[in-house]
Amino acid sequence: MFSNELVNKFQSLETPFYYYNVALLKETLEACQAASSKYNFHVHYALKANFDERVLQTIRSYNIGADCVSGGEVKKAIEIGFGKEKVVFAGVGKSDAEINYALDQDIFCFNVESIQELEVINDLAAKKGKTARVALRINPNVNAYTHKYITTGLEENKFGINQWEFDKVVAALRNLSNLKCLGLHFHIGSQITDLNVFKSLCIKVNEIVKWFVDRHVEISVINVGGGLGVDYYHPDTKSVVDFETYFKIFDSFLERSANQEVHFELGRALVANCGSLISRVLYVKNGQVTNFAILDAGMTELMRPALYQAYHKIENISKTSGEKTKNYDVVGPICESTDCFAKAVELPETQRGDLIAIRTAGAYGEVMASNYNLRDKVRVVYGE
Ligand SMILES: Cc1ncc(COP(=O)(O)O)c(C=O)c1O
Ligand SMILES: N[C@@H](CCCC[NH3+])C(=O)O
Repeated sequence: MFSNELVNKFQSLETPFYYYNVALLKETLEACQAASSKYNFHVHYALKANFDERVLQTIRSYNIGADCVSGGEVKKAIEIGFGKEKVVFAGVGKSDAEINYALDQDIFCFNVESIQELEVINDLAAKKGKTARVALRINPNVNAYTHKYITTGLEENKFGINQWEFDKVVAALRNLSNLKCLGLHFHIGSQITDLNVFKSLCIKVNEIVKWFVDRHVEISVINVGGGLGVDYYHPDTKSVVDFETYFKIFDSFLERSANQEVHFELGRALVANCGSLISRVLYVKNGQVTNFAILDAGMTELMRPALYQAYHKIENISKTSGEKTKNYDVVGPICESTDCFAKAVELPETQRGDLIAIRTAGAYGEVMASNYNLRDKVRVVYGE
């Protein structure tokens, strides 16, 4: 929901731009912190969801850790001021240079995705005379019931160490003297809206933790990843995610002893709702089959609809509700037929110059933008 005052302000700005509502981001962070601290859970923010400077600074000020997936993200997290002792580094393809950098920074933990990676980190740590703290990223083969492109915890996915390799991992750890194993890491997918999935994850994690503990592998950290979904359909009424219910599930179903910490890596749930992509209608084409509203933003600014057929609520914020409506395919200017935000969207009759808001775009929006078609870098505007 945008006030008239805000729409008037937008009217004078060059489009397209991402609008980040910093007050809503803070409200979300406060809700997350209030719910997680009840159970003594440790939360890391997954930088991949949004690494805008102001967004990161706001998140950092809540004393949250950082979950990174590249050397660049580790560097950014540290520069912004996330404590090194709260930085975790995951990813199936860490390069030697990235590992060396993270070793030099003494980050909290590498989430390691294969036996070969354990060996490489051990060798690189040995060359520096260091001990690397690691958690084993396990592929638990738990279905996240989300879009198949953003499912990560099934055997067919490239992520993590599979169950049939566990014996070999235990043997490897015994020989790799420059590693200290802190525990286990899991992340089964993103935009998970069926919370029963997390219950199933807990049950599987309990079994796996027990398996390792029985074999005398110390498990002091259980990192259950991220994946908590948001409601893309109700950006105004459900603007803050229900963290309370989410964390309660882990408190109820995850078995942990007094010496075990539980860690989370939330991305989308923290930042999706605070962002909207604001765009202008360049042209309206009324056709016999379809009407098109052609925007000055496209898949280069927000790729999710083209990539995953993702739904984002679209509003014509220049018009008031109650006006006569029409259906439009809302498309961008990019030279691709998949450059379509949504088909047959009911909007008030739309004209050149109208402002269009594409909601819930704070996660995996700006960060996935590209300059395909030699597009300009998308601008950013903040609201308090
Ligand atoms: C290892 C890991 N942790 C955390 C996240 C954050 O996920 P989400 O934004 O769904 O919370 C991701 C992304 O899917 C990930 O790959
Ligand atoms: N980029 C995805 C999520 C992938 C999360 C990272 N593994 C999205 O837009 O929904």
